[in-house]
Amino acid sequence: MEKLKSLIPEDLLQTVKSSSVDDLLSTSSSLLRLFLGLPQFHQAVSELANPELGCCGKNEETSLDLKRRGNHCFRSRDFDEALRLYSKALRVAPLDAIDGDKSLLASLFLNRANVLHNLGLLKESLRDCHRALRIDPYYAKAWYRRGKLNTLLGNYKDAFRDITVSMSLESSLVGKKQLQNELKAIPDYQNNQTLEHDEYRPSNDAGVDHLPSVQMEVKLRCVSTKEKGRGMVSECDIEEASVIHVEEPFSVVISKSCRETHCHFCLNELPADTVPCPSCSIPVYCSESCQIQSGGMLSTNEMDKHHIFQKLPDDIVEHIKGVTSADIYYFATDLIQEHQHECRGANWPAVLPSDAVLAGRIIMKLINQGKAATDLSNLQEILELSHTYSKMNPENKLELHLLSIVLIWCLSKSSCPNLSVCEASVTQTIILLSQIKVNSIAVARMKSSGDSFKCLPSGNISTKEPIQSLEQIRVGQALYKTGSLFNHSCKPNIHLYFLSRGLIMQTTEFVPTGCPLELSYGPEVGKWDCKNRIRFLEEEYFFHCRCRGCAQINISDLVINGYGCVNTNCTGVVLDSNVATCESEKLNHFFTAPRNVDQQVQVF
Ligand SMILES: C[S@@+](CC[C@H](N)C(=O)[O-])C[C@H]1O[C@@H](n2cnc3c(N)ncnc32)[C@H](O)[C@@H]1O
Repeated sequence: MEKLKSLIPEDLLQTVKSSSVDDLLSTSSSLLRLFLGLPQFHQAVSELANPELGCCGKNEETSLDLKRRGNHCFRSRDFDEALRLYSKALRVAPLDAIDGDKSLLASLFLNRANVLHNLGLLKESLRDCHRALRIDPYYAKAWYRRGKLNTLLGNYKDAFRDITVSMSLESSLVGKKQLQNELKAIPDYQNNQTLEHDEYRPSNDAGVDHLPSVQMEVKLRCVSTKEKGRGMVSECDIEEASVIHVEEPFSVVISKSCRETHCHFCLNELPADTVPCPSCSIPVYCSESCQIQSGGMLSTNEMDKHHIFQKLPDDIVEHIKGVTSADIYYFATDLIQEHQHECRGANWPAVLPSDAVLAGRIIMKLINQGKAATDLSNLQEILELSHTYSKMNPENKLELHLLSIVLIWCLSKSSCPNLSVCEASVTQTIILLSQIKVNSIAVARMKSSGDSFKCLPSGNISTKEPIQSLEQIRVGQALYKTGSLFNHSCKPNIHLYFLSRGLIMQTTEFVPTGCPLELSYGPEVGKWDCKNRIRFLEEEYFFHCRCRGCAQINISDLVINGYGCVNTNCTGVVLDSNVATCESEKLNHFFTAPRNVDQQVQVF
């Protein structure tokens, strides 16, 4: 971006930096005309948009090298390092690469299964055997490993069938004899009633939490006020700790710092047996289900094209189909795969900031749904989100212009040739980016995972646990369409937490009918003084706070930065002059503000 900034003449730079929302068509047009005529611009963006020049695609040579290094670590019993290397190799292995007479991917999954087995991670190891067999149903060693694992896990019926399949694929007599002995070593499975199904077959929603439901009696509506714009209010009395709103995101993107530790779809912590993206080397998922929901279907194997399994008993053939079929992951969904347009190996999704990647996902979702015009001219109408472009600082305005031009260019060149690169699409993207700034929500998780504690991005803990014992991380950024209608209060009466990607809002106190339902965007009375709360909200969200916490005198605002009196019997404090000024401004506003603010009711 710095390189692009340096190409802009000073007068245009100043016009862009001081632009209001009404100037955007003209500033976008001038910048676009300038950049499209500059070879430096074309060079910079082609490095971002061209998959041939990118480093996010698959690479067979790198994968083979990582596999060799993984094998070396495995032999020297450095299982942690072998696990890391095999997972890395899986990420860059092309779907169709062959190593010897086997699919590279299948052999990497089986090698990783061996490592996981040695690390005592049996379920994870079993899942990797499954993955190897889904790619190559004739992989005798994978059936054998699966049988061993099922024996250890007490799934004797499955273990018997796995080793029977392995034996049918084994050509040498010695090998068959050994497998026969393995079969004999499986405890008598026929008497075991609990082994009717394979307990560890992955399910559709592996890793994804189910959202709770909103209490039936809770009713909310959207109202509009002059001071805060739209906001949500209760239409009935709501008890403390009631779930008032649950929502799946319109779009989400993982934080850059969590790309190696959390699932790129559900944002939960990654297990040891990560699932790579089949077409590029960036995302990793906790399960096939998350991978498909994010990036689309996996390729399917052609089951028993050589009729090798024909002679086996029916129940064994059914077992083979059950294990190797990919049907379990395919389910009807109207979800638009939000990674699909990024999945071409081009660099831009890895390089651009999260805000821009999220904007790209929103644009592509609306285009794929057939809602957005190819010049994006109806974007604002569809999204109906508030924005504060005109209040942003000059540097932010310039940044949004550059990001929009680069994003529109990259999307049109790498995945959406219909998208027109013009002043209308750039203007709408600038507005979208400014909407994301004030309306997107940081998705947070407790660092230790387990999700036993939930919290706000600002650090408001939803359980009664002491704050100091918990550490939270921002795992993603999401846009929730209704969630973004909740205004801020420094004295909030609701808090939010997340299950996977889902947002849940809950009251923290009794809320009477007609009362605004407001959460904290960060600052709260008692934790920050009034001056700092106001400054934070102006800098981060570009509004002057008009909440109940800032409209009244709070003892904590007075004492939080005050000095105690030296006399231990005196409860008085000495105030900093800034605090005194802020409090007197607040008093002035309190006395001059109109008593009855008109509320316009909107249908929600
Ligand atoms: C996430 S949106 C909330 C919904 C918004 N009011 C609307 O009409 O779409 C955040 C914006 O609401 C307004 N807002 C939220 N809380 C506010 C508060 N306490 N005081 C003043 N404005 C507030 C600001 O304009 C802020 O940029």
